[in-house]
Amino acid sequence: MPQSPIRSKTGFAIHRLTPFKGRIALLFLLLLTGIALQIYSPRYVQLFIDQAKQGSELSVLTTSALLFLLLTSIRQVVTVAVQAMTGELTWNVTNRLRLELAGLCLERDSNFHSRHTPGELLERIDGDASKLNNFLSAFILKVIGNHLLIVAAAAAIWFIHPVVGAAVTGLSALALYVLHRMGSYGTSTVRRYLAESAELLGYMEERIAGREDIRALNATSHVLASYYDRLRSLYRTRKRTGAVLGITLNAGEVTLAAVLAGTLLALGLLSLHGADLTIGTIFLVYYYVTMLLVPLRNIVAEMSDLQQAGAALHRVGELLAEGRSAEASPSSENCRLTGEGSLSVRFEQVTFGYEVANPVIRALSFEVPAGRTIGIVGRTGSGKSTIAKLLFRLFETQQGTITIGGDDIRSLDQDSLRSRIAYIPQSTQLFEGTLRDNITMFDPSVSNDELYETMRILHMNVWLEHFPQSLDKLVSRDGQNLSAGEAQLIAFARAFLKRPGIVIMDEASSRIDPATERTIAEAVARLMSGRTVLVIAHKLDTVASMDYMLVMQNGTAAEFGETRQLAQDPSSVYASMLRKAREA
Ligand SMILES: Nc1ncnc2c1ncn2[C@@H]1O[C@H](COP(=O)(O)OP(=O)(O)OP(=O)(O)O)[C@@H](O)[C@H]1O
Repeated sequence: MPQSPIRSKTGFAIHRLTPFKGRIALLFLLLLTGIALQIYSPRYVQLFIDQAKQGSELSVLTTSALLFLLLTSIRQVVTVAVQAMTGELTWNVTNRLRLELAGLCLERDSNFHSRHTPGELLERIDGDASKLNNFLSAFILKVIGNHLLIVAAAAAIWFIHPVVGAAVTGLSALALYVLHRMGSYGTSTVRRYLAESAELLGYMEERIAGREDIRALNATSHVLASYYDRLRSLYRTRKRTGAVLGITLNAGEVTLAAVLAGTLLALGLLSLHGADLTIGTIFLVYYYVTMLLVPLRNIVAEMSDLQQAGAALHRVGELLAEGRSAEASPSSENCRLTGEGSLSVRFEQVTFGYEVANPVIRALSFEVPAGRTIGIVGRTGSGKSTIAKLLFRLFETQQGTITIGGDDIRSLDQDSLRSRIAYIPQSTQLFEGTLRDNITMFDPSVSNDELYETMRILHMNVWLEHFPQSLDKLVSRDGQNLSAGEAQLIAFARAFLKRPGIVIMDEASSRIDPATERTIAEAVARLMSGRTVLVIAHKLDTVASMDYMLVMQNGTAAEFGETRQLAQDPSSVYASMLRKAREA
């Protein structure tokens, strides 16, 4: 059975608000003070009316009126304070949630990211968190505040006249029940709408990122046509959502009208039967009934926000749960890799597929002792880069074991594993920031001296002289103002700074021109020196000097052995590849 958007989210709100106990206690004190003032102040109006009817002196009447004004003014101040405190509290809570979601998105493996586009994740981190911000403010100010006010107003009426109180309480309870039930039906429709709109964002984000290829392939019109289809579908969902919201609000309004009519009827009947009610008392009951209608109407008005927040909360919950299930893999053992030396690498009967049913690595075994080098060659799509991704634990193996330094990588703390491996991919991702930020990956603890020394070793100081701002040169988003080769140089510098135990170079020099490649050859040699190195390459001469050679074929090791021995054995696959390369 669907749950009310208010009731089902109470647990979430309480969990998120717990760290702010002190501020919440103060907020509640203020909230209760405001409600007490709101309930108590009209008694002076009742007093005023009854005193006036009895012909009391002007000074008595003035005192009642002034006391009413004083209490009302204090209540206004309290209301402003409650609103300000609620705003600050909800921003604190939702910013924490944003951080949690952003951290989760940055940490999750590529499987997670193949299920969610960056656009969709952005919508979830920011869009859904903003809706939750609205929800939490609404929860405190409107839901808790209004429910408390309803209870207080109903209790005040009970106190004045139990029969009217009973009628008002019964009708209010009915109104609240109807509102909560209607809200629960709206949430699932809104959830569908939010999911579709996040998908649409993801679709366009991907197309804008690939705009150059789309233009080059003359595919702009297809992309726009598909975008239009998706917009139409979103519009249809929006219309359905609108209809559900409309029905919800109308049901709310009808229930409110019933509350008012029922109360007035009860008062009329009581007057007819000669109940002992003064004009002041009738005014007071009428005042409380109208006061009770305000929070009920507020709840109706907030229903749309609550439905959106309910849907957003459901989606955030799904994302957090997805993150938690990934964390629950054997990695949580948290054994740290220590020391600075090089580390051995061993694959033992490893099988892996991006889709489980379709393995791209099959029963692969090879071993590289610490401080030695291996070349990994093979045709396009044979699984070379996947080996690097598995070693780095961007994906989990389905069978077999990968050990580094003798430890199963699944038993290692991910941070320490990744801090000991430097991976230089085929293309380097750059970020908006300075050259320094891009080399240090925004780590302010790296000193200028260390950076300049790295640049000198890599012979990047000559390249750096082209920029008057030196390391403060601004890199634009995605590194658009740098060439692919320059981006690759930055990747080498990043690897140097890491002082890794294992270096993986995946076609690392493929984007550097031969002259630059020669210039940094010595630096690359220094990076490799004393470290375990895996070099993935298409060109055989790139890996000819490696100690070991792994020839990949359709996800399996067609051959693995010492490079020199394989080169000298005319029957080996590697020797035949060398012959073909020479003939070509
Ligand atoms: N993220 C991914 N999701 C699904 N399939 C993938 C993914 N990455 C690679 N593949 C598939 O896995 C297989 C091996 O890919 P891999 O990138 O390891 O090959 P490779 O030998 O490095 O190729 P290349 O020499 O072209 O870089 C290919 O069939 C590829 O289509």
